[in-house]
Amino acid sequence: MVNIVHKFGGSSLSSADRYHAVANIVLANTEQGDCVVVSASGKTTDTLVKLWQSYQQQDSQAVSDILLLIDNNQRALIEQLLIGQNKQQALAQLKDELAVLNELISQQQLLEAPLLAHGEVWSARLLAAYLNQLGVDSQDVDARQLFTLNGGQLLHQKNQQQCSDAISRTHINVVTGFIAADCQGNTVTLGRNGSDYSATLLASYTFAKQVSIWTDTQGVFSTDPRKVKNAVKYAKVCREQANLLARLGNPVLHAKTLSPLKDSEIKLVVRSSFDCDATPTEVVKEGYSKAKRFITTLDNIDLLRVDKLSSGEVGELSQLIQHSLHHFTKEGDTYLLVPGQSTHQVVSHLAGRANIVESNLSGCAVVAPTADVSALTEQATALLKEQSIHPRFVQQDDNYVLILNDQAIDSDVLTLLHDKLVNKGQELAIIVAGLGNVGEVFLSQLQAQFARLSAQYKVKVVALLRSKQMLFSASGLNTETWQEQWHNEAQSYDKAELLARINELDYEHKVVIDITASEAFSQLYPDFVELNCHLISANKYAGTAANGWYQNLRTNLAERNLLWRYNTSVGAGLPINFALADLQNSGDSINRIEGVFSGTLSWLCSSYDGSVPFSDLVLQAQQMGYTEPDPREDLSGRDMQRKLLILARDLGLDLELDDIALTPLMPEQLAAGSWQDFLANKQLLDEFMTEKAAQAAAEGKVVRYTGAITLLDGKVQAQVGLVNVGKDDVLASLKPGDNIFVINSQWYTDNALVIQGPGAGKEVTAAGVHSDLYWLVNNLK
Ligand SMILES: NC(=O)C1=CN([C@@H]2O[C@H](COP(=O)(O)OP(=O)(O)OC[C@H]3O[C@@H](n4cnc5c(N)ncnc54)[C@H](O)[C@@H]3O)[C@@H](O)[C@H]2O)C=CC1
Ligand SMILES: N[C@@H](CC=O)C(=O)O
Repeated sequence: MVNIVHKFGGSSLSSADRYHAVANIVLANTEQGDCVVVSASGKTTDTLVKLWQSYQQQDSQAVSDILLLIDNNQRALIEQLLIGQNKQQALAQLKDELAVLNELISQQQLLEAPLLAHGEVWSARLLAAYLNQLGVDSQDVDARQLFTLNGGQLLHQKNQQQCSDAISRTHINVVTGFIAADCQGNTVTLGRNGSDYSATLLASYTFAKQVSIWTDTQGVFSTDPRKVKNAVKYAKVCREQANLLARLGNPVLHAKTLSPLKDSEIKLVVRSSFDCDATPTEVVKEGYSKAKRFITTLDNIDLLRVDKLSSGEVGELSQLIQHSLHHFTKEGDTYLLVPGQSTHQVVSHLAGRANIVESNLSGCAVVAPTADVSALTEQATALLKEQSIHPRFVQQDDNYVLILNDQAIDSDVLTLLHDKLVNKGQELAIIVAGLGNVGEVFLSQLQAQFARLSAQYKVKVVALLRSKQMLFSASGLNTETWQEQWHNEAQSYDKAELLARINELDYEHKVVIDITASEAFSQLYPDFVELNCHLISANKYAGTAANGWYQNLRTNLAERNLLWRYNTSVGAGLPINFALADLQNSGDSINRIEGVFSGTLSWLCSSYDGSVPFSDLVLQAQQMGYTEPDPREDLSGRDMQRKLLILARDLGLDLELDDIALTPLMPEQLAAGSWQDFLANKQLLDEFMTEKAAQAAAEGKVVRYTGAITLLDGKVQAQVGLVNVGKDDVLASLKPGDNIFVINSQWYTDNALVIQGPGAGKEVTAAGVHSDLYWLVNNLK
């Protein structure tokens, strides 16, 4: 059994460099016994078609010019790719074949199909030879030995046997696309896009697990990405929709290509040979992917009304004109959509049964889930009318609406339609990790946010995670009753299972919202990015990880157009990240940020007057949900150090955590050991604070915990620690729990820009996470 059948089109093999790229893909993605189906390289088939036309017109000058061009192109490829004996042998073989062609031309015995077959034969032979030269055991296989047709019908049993005989289990089989043989052994072709069809046929005859169509687009998009910048690439499309799209103008897959896969388990993926890392589109069986929204455009279309048209006849006509055809019934009449250039052929084939109802129409089709079609029909016709495009013919069916008119849909109108009809229907899956102080409030606030978020996308919470258990529902959880569901259905999970479940999610966008305080969870971010998840973090660990790891994460996010928001990791709900980004985007340069960046330390220092032991206040702060799970993360200054590093990196500085000097607000002995150990020795903390407060009081001052980063003459200085401030200092009268950010910049020199307000607390922090989510939803592409 073959594992995978790969198929490379002409553009993937258009130059020696492209052959190198294809060979690398083969090396990385194939096993012995796999098949690689190839088209003719670059424009070779077009050139061979021109040769055939010139031959028929008896234009001998054109014939010899074209032969020379073919000779030059093929030679150049051989010379750039092969060496030594291999090269000599390939050049000699090419010379012989061109001599035979010349001979056939001069004897007026040239035939079209065997002439066109040369393109694929040359590609297969060259790629196999090149792979052998690279040390990969490969053989080229002429598909005329594999596929036999009788009167245009494939002989399935015979073909299955021929494939089993000719496909080697110990080599990579490089197979010619597009061509087959009739029962007499004459060459026949499989028509336009025949190589894709060859690949799916071969997969069905060899019981392959997968067909990979490597092409010059990255997969199946919601609309033509060359015309609409924010066209969405879908990770999964079901076969029924792919088939409908093929008939309604989407050129990525043709109905014929999909036909051999009907009723099989074979997986079909469409991926880019120019960008192998891009996530492919998987075309899956019904029920394995939800229906999506698409818009296709059609040009130069004739609408025919046909008497008694059977589906079998539509297949024959498609074969005749080498184009996927769409037909439908409206008010008892059967209609056929035909490309203008083929109307004559179709009308004469139907011998008096076809009338042209409308000719030279353009338009669009919106393919969508059944439940959406009526509303989309109304919206689409209204939008087109606003653009002065008046529909001449509208056909609404269960899963699409076709709107035909006189004017072509240009890319501006298509972009408008796409924004209003496709983008609005997209879904965002939310994975919430961390259901502690902030996480629970986030979920309770979410209910009120749904309407606002849904103005852009359909938003669903699909997973809730605690450190050991998760609740996962791909179709969405009820966020009002999640506690009860958690109680009954939450299950233990591991990393592999979590990633596998996220990978299976069939949503246009996914976001992981990290409201844990877990370093281990933050280390999964690269895996989430790999699975095309956006990120929102209240957790500070990723933002303060080693700089190399952090920069890598940022690069990977950018490469995939993924967003990362972490507004609450500094200043809870205060808009500090927005302010810094805004200043920098407006051309300002920031040279100092100082202040108090810890809600816990602000509350502790401002509340402490000696009447209550300091350690009791720490426990109160913990109770109020201000502290980190282990409050020593706050007392050590580490939490504030992390916040300063996040700010520094937002200013574009490549700092590490330890580049920020730190003095803790607790004695060193308390740092080690468990939280219980800390509690057992808490009087050490009380003594420490009593002493610090007494020293400050002796100077007429109070104790505060502050941080600052200064950029001066290209040098950076950053520290967090204890300071004694005068009683009339703004920091002395800071409200307990408030943070303050004092920003000095080129524009805010004498009078600093000050942002002040609660820097911790579950409500404000959860609201800050919502602010990030709302921003994200409005900035998704
Ligand atoms: N509490 C506050 O005022 C603020 C908190 N933050 C940050 O928000 C995050 C959450 O804070 P809190 O809710 O106060 O903490 P918390 O300790 O109350 O809740 C953390 C939750 O994360 C879960 N968790 C831990 N490890 C996990 C893992 N590996 N996978 C999934 N879940 C895991 C825990 O089970 C717990 O439900 C922290 O990173 C904190 O620094 C940020 C700004 C303010
Ligand atoms: N423990 C932190 C919570 C917010 O990041 C703080 O007190 O500031």
